[in-house]
Amino acid sequence: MTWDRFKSLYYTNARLGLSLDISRMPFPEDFLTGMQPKLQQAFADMAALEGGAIANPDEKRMVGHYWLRNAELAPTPELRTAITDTLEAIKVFTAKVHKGEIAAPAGKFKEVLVIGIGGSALGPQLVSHALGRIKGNRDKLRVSFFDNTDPDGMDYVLKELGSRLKQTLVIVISKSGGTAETRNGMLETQAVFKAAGLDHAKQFVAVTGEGSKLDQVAVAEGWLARFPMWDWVGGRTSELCAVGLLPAALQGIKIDQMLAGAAAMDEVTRKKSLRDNPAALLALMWYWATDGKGTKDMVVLPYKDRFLLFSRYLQQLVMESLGKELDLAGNVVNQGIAVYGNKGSTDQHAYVQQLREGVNNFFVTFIEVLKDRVADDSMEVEPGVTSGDFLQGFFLGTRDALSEKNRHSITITVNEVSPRSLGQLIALYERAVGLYASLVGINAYHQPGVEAGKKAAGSVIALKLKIAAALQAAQGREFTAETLAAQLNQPERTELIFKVLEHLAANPGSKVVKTVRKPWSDSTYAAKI
Ligand SMILES: O=P(O)(O)OC[C@H]1O[C@H](O)[C@H](O)[C@@H](O)[C@@H]1O
Repeated sequence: MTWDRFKSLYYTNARLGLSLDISRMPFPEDFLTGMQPKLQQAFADMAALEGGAIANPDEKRMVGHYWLRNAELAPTPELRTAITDTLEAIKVFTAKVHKGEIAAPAGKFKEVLVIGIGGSALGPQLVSHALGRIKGNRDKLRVSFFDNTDPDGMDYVLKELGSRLKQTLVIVISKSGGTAETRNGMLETQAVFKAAGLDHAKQFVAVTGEGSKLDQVAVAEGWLARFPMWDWVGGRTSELCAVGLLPAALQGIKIDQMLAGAAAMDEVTRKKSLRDNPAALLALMWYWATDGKGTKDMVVLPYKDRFLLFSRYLQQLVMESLGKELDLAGNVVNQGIAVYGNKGSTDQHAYVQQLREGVNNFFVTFIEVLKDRVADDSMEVEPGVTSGDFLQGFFLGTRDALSEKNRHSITITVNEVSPRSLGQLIALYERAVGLYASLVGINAYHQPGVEAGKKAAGSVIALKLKIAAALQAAQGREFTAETLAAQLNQPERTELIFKVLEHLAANPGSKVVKTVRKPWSDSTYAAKI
């Protein structure tokens, strides 16, 4: 790890306020040049994508997230207008909410509840956490989230909102408009509004594809507003369309600066010369570290509390984009790179032990933020030393400790946490993921593997209904999982039936009672009558 190697490989861009250090990835000298042909092809694929090609062939869709921060790039005037009009509509709506010109019947909106999942929650959550109360400013509205169909999770958030529910703006976000978890969160919230005597339509907003199920509900019920989500923006790259911009703007975050940061990064990551393109450098490092096959995991360690959710956000962006069974030619490749991490130095007191001494199946990406806090000065926690000095000390120390043990790392340094720097980081990783996908020949923009679990869940729900009906019809007769499976003529699903029965018996509302017997598999279940 010589200074010379560092000097020769360090990428730094004063205009962006961002640097990238790949010197602790000990790739051989000829690696970068050897990758040039593949990289140039990746650039060509990227240029075609930005030009409006069908870059997502399976779904026959364009991939347009780069247009969101520079509408001029969109391939048709209609798309350009859609982007600029939506941005304007978000700003107008937000300004009116802030002024109280758009308000709940009970008064000014004070809270925002975002209901969404996956790409319709992770970006908004990252941004809300990273940029809330920034520079000491108070948020204009407080934002909370439903990002699951966990009833207790919803109760927790609703309890927090308490009587402020009457001044809560609810944003239901779903690109497809048919995601079950989001629909359930919406229905539960509507029920709570109803119970409180509130008209939900006056406080609900939808962000969804035009004509989707959610859109139809919003239209039929006359919701307060609707914002579009387009088929050419993927869920995991939707932070900079209405999905992410609307909640962020309402919170009081400067969305123009996020967009400007992303646009500036986009410009840089379009450069065809590798040394001037941090996304290309990143993608090549992933390729080298993982043999282009995902053989090592990506540990993302930001040394900044506000970036805590970045690794969670990247988990979807990287793993849903790159985790693919087939390549573009249809060969089975089982690609992907696993991503995990929280933040330093906190993680040093958790799993860094294994990183240093355990199985060497990862590479780390450190994210360093130079500016410690809003105030210029910090108190000294030891003579001449601040808490921020310690944060940097732990980062540099851990990095060295890992290097010593042949654990490789990349470091990204930004000047500060700001809408601009976060916009840049999002754009940097979006581009790196796209380039990497080309390097390994896969479609980064579909997610065929997600459907199997959804379908299976649907069949479990259908089974649950059959089980409940069978118990009811039997009027209190006791069944074991096995006898019920026989009764339903589905012996091959006995395990599933057992799991559903256990869940029913644990929830008194289902009116199923369990009698514990020995062995446990002789326990019985019956409808309570
Ligand atoms: O926005 P939605 O259509 O509700 O989708 C939410 C999420 O669910 C899906 O299962 C996809 O795998 C994700 O890419 C998506 O972000």
